[in-house]
Amino acid sequence: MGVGRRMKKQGPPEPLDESLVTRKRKDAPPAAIPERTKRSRIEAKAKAAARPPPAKKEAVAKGGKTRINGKPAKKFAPPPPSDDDDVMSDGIDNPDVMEDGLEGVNVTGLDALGSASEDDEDLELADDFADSGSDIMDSDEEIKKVGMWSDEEDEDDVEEKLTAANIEGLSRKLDMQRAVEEAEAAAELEEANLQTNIAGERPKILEDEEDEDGRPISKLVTQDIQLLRTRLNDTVRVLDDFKNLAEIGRSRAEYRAQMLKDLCAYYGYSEFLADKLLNLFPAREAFAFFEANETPRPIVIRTNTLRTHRRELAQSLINRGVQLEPVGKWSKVGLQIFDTQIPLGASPEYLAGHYILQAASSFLPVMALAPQENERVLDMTAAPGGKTTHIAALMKNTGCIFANDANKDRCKGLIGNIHRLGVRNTVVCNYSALEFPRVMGGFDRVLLDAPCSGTGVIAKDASVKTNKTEADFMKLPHLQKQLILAAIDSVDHHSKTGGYIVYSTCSVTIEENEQVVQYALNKRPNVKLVETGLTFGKEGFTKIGGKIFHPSLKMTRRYYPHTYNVDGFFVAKFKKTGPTPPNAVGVNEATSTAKKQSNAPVVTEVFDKTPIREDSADEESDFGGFDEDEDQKYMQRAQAKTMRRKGKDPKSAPPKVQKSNGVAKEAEDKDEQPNGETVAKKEKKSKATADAPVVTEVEVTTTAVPTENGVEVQSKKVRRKSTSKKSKA
Ligand SMILES: C[S@@+](CC[C@H](N)C(=O)[O-])C[C@H]1O[C@@H](n2cnc3c(N)ncnc32)[C@H](O)[C@@H]1O
Repeated sequence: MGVGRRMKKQGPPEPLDESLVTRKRKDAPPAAIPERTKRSRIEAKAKAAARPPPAKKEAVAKGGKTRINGKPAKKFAPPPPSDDDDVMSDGIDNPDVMEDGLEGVNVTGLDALGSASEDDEDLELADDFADSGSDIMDSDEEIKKVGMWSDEEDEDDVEEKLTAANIEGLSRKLDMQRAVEEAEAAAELEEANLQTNIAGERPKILEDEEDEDGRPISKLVTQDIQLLRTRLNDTVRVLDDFKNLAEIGRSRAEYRAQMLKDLCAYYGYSEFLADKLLNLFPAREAFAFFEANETPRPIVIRTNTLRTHRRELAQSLINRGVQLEPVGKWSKVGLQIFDTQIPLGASPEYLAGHYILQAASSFLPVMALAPQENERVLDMTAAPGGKTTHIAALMKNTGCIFANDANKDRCKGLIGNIHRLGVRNTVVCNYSALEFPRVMGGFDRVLLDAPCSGTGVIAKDASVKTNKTEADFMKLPHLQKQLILAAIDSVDHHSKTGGYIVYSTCSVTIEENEQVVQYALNKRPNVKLVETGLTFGKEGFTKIGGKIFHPSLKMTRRYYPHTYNVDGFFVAKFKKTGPTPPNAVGVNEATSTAKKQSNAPVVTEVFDKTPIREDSADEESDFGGFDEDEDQKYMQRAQAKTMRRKGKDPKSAPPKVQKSNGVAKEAEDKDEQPNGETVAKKEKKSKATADAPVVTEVEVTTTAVPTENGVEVQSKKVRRKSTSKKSKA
């Protein structure tokens, strides 16, 4: 854990491929070896022979340092920002501007990786690789006769085919793998020693002193970082084996509370967020998650298959001194960068649009969406376009993509990427996604890569540790729930090839993921969850912390830094099975544009740009439902807590409570009339009941605005209308 994660492969853990190198292959055609390669190989061999095996102590020290300081064992330059900045906190409005090269990363060697992908380009790619006569190793070749490192290949033949960079890299890679293994073994030993030290004893972890809430208080100060870590280790062990290791008379809750305090002190989280994250995992896994957030994920580029092939790109970059390797079997277009002598955001290949800097996990929603050629696709929140341009590549520039983003400045970056990558099938629009499908509907597929809290990308943006409040976890899910209904209503359920919606976030919280998906299932009986088609990922929760979700939530996928060495991510895929019922929550009426255009019988589709209905007396689920009153309760409680924390009496506060949509409760209770008078809400409600069913709409332009510290949700405008259901029908 923590050791050289930038070096580790992403995706599902793979068996060590060292063995592949020594396997024999007979049918490999003799490859012409450039002189330089031969010389380099000899040099590399000499270097490898001269290089002493990594000293165990050094490896341990590296590992230890990583673990203690929460920093990578090696000193890395900061990674260049991804073009598909999901967090938005980096403020990369112009993704064309990239940082300079990386330093100090020292491993390379192209792996022989298998093939498995969702896109057709794979075969084409395999062909190109075979024909190119290039020396670069690629996963695609597993299915080719001339593939490298397969069973029958002669070792010499294999070596002949390696470029200088690959050979040297391979050698270093093996060293690195050995070092990592040794460091891990040492860490295990360290832990085993700890256990031996206290064999037969129950570790004394909890203090006797208690705070005003009766919780034990830690006497350790933050300078006691080593002790803090030891105690975290001990607490995790106790929670793992509570019966045997807990002090008599102590409860699980006490240990958990201690762990929470220690995690906050050790990693610098607000107690609120640490608690939320701790609740997601068993103690040991939570510790691993927090630890993984301290180390950066590998730098990854996505080959733009509209302009080049992965092998060609890899060869060009290797020639420029970049050390890289295919990202993993699960992707045919990703390259993991280990070291580079050139600025990845300004190389000729970058400027020519041959690749985009993109976190590996950002590939996943697009792979799940699986757009087909000639379809109409909507990317609702598209800037800066990492996913839009991936969609365009999978569609081979056919069909039509509408790439929308509410943030005009970010749209500039989106347009920049679209041009640089040679995308020609995309229209950029600048609406609040809540306006869809009024703007346009009838799409074959919709991607909603929702604005989120960024709890999956803490390694990229550590400010998330402290700047997210309870209010954020009210407002963001509220917006996400509105957006997901708009996404569903924008899809044509009659689509011959599609009818799919993919919802994704780079957050790991339940509120932003399972609860949003559950909400969509509750409010839209015309959708169901389907398999994402992704080959790895943990199942979404169906039950957690007293919340129960529909069993189909199992089909959603969760990604964590500690399990797959990728950014934390969530992906859900829906299939739309019928039109949205006119009486569904949060809808207006509209006519599907696609239906109109295709002369097909006009089916009335419903939509609403302001989907949360005030008087939604209909079924609110126990889980995931959006309930204004319930939210009010929580927000009141949160406000009281905050006041208590500030030493104020919550009862002394005026009854002004922030609504989850940003409207003060006070303001909500009175309604502005055209003549300037205000009408009390109660009065209005009774009028509504007496007359006819009234749909009270709240129009809120809620936007997630990228700030330096992450995403801030701003609710700018509130307008209220009352419309008789009859007149709507
Ligand atoms: C996670 S980022 C999207 C990243 C993008 N999909 C990519 O792959 O490059 C979320 C985006 O949602 C946009 N956004 C926030 N609220 C929005 C709204 N109401 N309508 C449309 N876009 C919105 C933000 O401006 C931001 O660019």
